Order: sequence, then structure tokens, then C-alpha cells
Amino acid sequence: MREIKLVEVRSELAAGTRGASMGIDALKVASLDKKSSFFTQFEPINVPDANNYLWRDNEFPNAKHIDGVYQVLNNVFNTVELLRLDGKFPIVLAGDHSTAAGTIMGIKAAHPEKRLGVIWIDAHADLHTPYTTPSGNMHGMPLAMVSRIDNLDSKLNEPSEKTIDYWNRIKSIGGDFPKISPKDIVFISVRDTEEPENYLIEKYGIKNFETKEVREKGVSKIAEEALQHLKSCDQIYISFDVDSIDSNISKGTGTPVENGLTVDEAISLNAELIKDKRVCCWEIVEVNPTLDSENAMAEIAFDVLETTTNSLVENF
Ligand SMILES: NC(=[NH2+])NCCC[C@H](N)C(=O)O
Ligand SMILES: [Mn+2]
Repeated sequence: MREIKLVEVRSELAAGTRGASMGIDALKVASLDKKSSFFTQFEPINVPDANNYLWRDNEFPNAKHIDGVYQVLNNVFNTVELLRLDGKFPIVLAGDHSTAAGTIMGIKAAHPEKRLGVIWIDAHADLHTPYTTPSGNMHGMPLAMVSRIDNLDSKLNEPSEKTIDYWNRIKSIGGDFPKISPKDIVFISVRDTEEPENYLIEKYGIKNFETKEVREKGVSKIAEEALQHLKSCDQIYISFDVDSIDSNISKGTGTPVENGLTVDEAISLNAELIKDKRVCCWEIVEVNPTLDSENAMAEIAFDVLETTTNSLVENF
């Protein structure tokens, strides 16, 4: 039996629109409306955010509020490391996707000898760096942080010295080494990338299961192939960004993209993947109820959360 711990990270500092910090509470409202006892079953830990930085002027155009993001990542890192050392299975409910880097750093720090694979279910590759970002929004950068990639080959921006200093500090949280190899990332439904990200995907041969392939082969087959792709990894982290779901449905998120997964595909995919015994942490991010109507996104996201957790509980 896995001992599940809910981790709540109400950060929205690294998103381009305001409101993702309210995603966790929107999930709770959805749970109450659906009369589910989910949130009474697990004890949550609250990780301190740095959303107060949003009131300040931003001094880092190529990595907005990187000083605050650095703090939050450290907080997430410390929490997840301790939970993993204690043998807990963290289910992380987070706002903007940048904090997934802190989660990965924590998992790695607890078991540095174990090769860590990542299944990234998302519309975006989140492989940018301050040198390549089109927006300066750091939720587009977590996978570069943990792979310790600068991608100077695709350099478009001139980040300030202070930005680079913080960026280097972020890449060193949990140690001066890459926490994952980019080859050990599997993308599912990634469909909105920029050129610098395409360069890295090509360079490292990062596998992406496109939405079309998910539909043609079916979810079970994709889950099997994704896990098979990570056969050399000892542990696996799954990151579920709700914008992986099609923009027709996922309006309550900061960066919706068409041609995404259906709700059923998202639910069964996560429920299937989490059955693998190597999976040691699951995360859901980017619900933003302020962009939504009638809390629709959170209701869907809650179904994904509940079904995935049930699958985890039933299969251990
Ligand atoms: N986690 C996310 N929603 N990421 C969106 C990133 C979008 C775009 N690639 C950017 O860097 O701005
Ligand atoms: Mn994302």
C-alpha cells in the first residue's frame, strides 16, 4: 500500500495570466459539488508560494520574477525530498507548471542513484530557457531547469547578469548535476512548441506521442509504449498539465491549445500510467478558474485527479 501525501503549491508566479494559484481551491470546490470525500482522505501539506512578488515591478523580462520562482522551487524541492525520503507517494496539486522542476529535484535528491524518467502530458514542451523564451514566463522552462540546459545554440534573448545568476542557482537546486536526461522524457500530446524547443526535441530525440497517435492506437497501447520507452529508468514522475486537454474543453487554463486530448483519454491515460510500480509521484497543474465559467476545468481536472488516485490505490 502506498502512503499518499497531497502537496499543495499555490504558485502562479511563473504563468503569463493571473489566477492559477486558485486552481487548487477550485479543485476542492469541484470535489464538494460532486459530493466526493477525496479531500478528507489525505492530509495535505501546503508549500509556501511567493505570489506577493506579483505586486512588485518585474526586473527580469526574460525570466519574470525569477527571484521569487527560485524561492518557490526551493520550497517544493525541500518538501518533496523529505516526503520521498519518508517513502511517501506525493500527489502534487500545483498552479503554474514551473514548480514541477522543484518536484523533480526533490525526487532526485531523495534517491540520487535511481535513474528518473518523466512522462510529460502537456500541450507544451516547457523546454525554454531565459535565452530562448518568447514570453519570459517561467512555466515554459521547468524541463530545461532539471536537465540543466541553456540551449545557447538557439539563443534569441540577452538575459541580464542577475537573471543568469538566478538561472544558474535554479539549475543547481538539489546539486550541480542534471536531475534527468532529456532522453528520459516522454511527451504526450505536445503540440505547441517554438523553434528553440524543436531544436532540443530533435537533438535529444525526445519522444512525443501526438494526439492523433493516442487516438489511433488507443490509450492502453500508448501507456504501454511510453512506459516501455522508459524501460531503463528506475523511477518515473508523471506531470499532467490540464492544457493537454483540447481547448474546446479546457478554457480554464492560461495557455489553451487546439487538437488536444479528450477528457476520457486524459482520465484513462493517467489511470493506466500510474499502475506502473516505478511511478513515484504524480502532479496536476495549471487549472485557472478565473478564466473559466462554472468551474468547468476544475471539475474535469478533479475527475482526472480522483480516478488516477483510485487507480493508484487499487493497484498497490
Ligand atoms: N506550462 C505552460 N502552460 N507552458 C506554456 C508555455 C508557452 C510558451 N512556450 C512560452 O514559453 O511562453
Ligand atoms: Mn506545461
